Amino acid sequence: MKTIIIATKNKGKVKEMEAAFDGLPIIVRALSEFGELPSAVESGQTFAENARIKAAFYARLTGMACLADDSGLEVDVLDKQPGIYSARFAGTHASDAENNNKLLNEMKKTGSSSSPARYKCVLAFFDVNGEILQSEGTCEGIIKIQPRGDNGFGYDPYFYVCGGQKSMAEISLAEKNVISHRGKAVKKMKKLLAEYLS
Ligand SMILES: O=P(O)(O)OP(=O)(O)OP(=O)(O)OC[C@H]1O[C@@H](n2cnc3c(O)ncnc32)[C@H](O)[C@@H]1O
Ligand SMILES: [Mg+2]
Repeated sequence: MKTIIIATKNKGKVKEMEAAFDGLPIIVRALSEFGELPSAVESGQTFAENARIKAAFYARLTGMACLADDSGLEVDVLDKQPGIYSARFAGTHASDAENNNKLLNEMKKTGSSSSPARYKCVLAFFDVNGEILQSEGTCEGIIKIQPRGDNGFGYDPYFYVCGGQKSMAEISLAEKNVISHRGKAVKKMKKLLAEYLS
């Protein structure tokens, strides 16, 4: 059995990924088990760069194989913002509520009450021997300025799927994992890890 750390400080991501590798010869551990660790500096220009930076950073800190996620929201009427800055849209340590307020204000400035948008996710696995595996996923949707639902995290109450019928915060965790950017990236990563560990 190989131990892999889900190397994220985002509890929402942990919840979505903790059962993802069931069936593989893997023991999944959370970064929070290692106490208060410093945060990786997300200095990359792409989701992929930042995912690799985080995976390598936490693998070095813990001495164990790490799987990191870098993800975000691209809104077409906002010229694909907030993108890689999704977690810090309203400032360095912004909360989900502050980022959502900023999203609403920026949408209002454009005069649009909705816009095509997508979530993107890149997963990077970094083993202590230097092996890197990477996968990605995209989920198309619509940003609407009326929030709905309490599930999920981040921008989910404003991100509508199912042809605009339901927000990502109105569907269950299991349903989100089937259609989400992260769910798709996880499915691909599971295949890569199965091959790598065979
Ligand atoms: O870097 P780590 O520690 O993994 O945690 P983080 O929250 O800072 O993660 P990112 O740097 O990858 O920023 C991603 C942001 O994009 C948004 N986001 C990503 N996936 C999302 C999802 O499934 N639902 C809602 N918002 C999401 C949300 O605001 C996240 O904070
Ligand atoms: Mg981050």
